[in-house]
Amino acid sequence: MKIQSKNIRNFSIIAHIDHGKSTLADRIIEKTLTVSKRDMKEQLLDSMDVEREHGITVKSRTVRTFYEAKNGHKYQYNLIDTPGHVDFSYEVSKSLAACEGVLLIVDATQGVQAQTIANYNIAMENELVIIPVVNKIDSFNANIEQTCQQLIDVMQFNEEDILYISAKTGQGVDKVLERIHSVIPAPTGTADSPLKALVFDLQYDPFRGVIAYLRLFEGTLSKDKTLRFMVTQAEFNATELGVFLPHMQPTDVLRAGEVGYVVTGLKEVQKVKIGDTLTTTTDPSQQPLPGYKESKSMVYAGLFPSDDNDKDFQNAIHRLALNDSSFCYEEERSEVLGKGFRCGFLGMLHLQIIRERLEKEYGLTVLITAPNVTYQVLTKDGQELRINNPVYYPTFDKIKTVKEPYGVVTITLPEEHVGDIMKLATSRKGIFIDLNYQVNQTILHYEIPTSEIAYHFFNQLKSLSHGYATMDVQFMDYREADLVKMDILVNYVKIDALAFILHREDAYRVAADLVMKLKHTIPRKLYPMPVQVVVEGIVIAREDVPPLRKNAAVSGDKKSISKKQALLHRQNINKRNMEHMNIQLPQEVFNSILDINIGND
Ligand SMILES: Nc1nc2c(ncn2[C@@H]2O[C@H](COP(=O)(O)OP(=O)(O)OP(=O)(O)O)[C@@H](O)[C@H]2O)c(=O)[nH]1
Repeated sequence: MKIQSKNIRNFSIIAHIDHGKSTLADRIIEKTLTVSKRDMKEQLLDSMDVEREHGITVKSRTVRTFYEAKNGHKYQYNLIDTPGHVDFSYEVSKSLAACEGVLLIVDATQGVQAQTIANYNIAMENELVIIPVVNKIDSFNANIEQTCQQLIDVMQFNEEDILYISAKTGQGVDKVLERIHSVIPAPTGTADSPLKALVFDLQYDPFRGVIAYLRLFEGTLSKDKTLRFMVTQAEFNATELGVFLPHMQPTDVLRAGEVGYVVTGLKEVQKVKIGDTLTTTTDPSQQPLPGYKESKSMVYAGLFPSDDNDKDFQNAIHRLALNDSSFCYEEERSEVLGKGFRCGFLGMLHLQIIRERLEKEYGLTVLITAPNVTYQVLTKDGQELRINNPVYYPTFDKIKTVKEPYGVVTITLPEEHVGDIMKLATSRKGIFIDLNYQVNQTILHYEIPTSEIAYHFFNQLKSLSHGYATMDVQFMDYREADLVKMDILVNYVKIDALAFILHREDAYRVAADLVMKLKHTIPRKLYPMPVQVVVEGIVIAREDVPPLRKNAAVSGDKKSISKKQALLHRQNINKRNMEHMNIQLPQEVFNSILDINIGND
């Protein structure tokens, strides 16, 4: 069905986590009869296994729907459902570059939260029309007036512009559908200009190669023309074009203003990049679109295959990175774990989701080392190093200064928990910026080292506030800090994959805690194995992993010397130094580092 571009509307649904984006997308799909009643299921767009299991959106999804408005016109609505969790905000910014407007959803039972403000700011930066929508008005706990007042006070909306809905029952959703075409502008651009299409997402299909998700800003896309990605210069002839209904539906042509996909047939994933511009070779566009800012990884960790399927592991990492441009990687080699990748993530949930995707979508089991942030090290001989792997951290005698990243943390919470949360932020070396009271909601700002946020900060925030506090982090700058590298020795052998960096003042406490944990997680051998923590050449903590069975060497039994020697021989005790690389490091060992309480709270 051909719809004139003046009747197209491209918009995203944005909100804090769990405020009802996917449920509203379901209602819109239902009301526009995009999917038959038989095929309709809850959170239809959250189709990945990890999304259904965690009940969260990880990837943005696009759907083309058609809406017959009260004014008698028929509109094409291209809707993008986005994730709400702070770790996936890069997905939100990518989606917004493909839209002219957004629906900003706020849950009336919770009010304005940290991600509501963060997403509102992203929409403002993209100069989009924002429709404020208060959701869950059917709920017993809904506080509609208060939520409305927060929208007015915190984001300066006009009271008369705010819509009230229940995405669950469908109440008020008709008004949202009407508001979309009346306030969100139609896309600009003309179908007869040279093609200019933004690649806002990518997916890999083992049979069809790379599939690019596009928003056409100018021109027309059809199968008969050779196409080119303007940044990577890769050329191809499309094997299929189509739109999302929400399943992929082939079409013959896509025009300026529309959202759709192109099957490239390209098998080398390096030839395609999210944020690139697609054009034709015969009548190319002169300038590519601005694309996206690179995402900034907050935490890094080593990922290693837990068996020998190197090739599968490598392919899986490449394909996952194609689909998730905020996940970055480079090859790494560990003495103990062999070949793997050093990977960057936007946060701890992102790390967990990547691990689960590798397991579920690619059938791989993965070993993940303890995460760390990037440090800027200035050496005494004047070198400036960026260290995202503790293995490459210079020895202390070579270091002049070290800087660590800081973030501005926005926390929203009810007034009664302010004391506890301020204590938590201070214990994580947080520097207080300000505190604002808004209609029954407190907004706190702190500057905190990102290494302190990575380790359990979010969970502790949730538990101290009984689930009410929410947070958002924006990277700020690098600042000098007194940091040390902790080397961990098992049976006198330094285990590179276990090293990590922390504040000097926390070193003794963390080391004592860590050796106790490692004592119980490192698989036992026939002989006792010392576990030591070394900082700047000094052993600051030690525990012994007990032997598997009675140890002849230390046993006080009154056995004859020859019997003792025989036992010693069987237990290979004198061989133990040669065996040093045979130490097994199951995931629990790395989890011991992850589980320790880095902050003193
Ligand atoms: N009572 C009530 N519950 C709702 C309403 N809308 C959504 N919910 C419930 O709120 C929860 C979260 O809804 P989702 O639609 O998954 O929220 P989301 O914003 O897409 O979540 P993320 O994508 O993970 O950020 C689900 O249990 C929904 O059933 C509503 O209008 N009323």
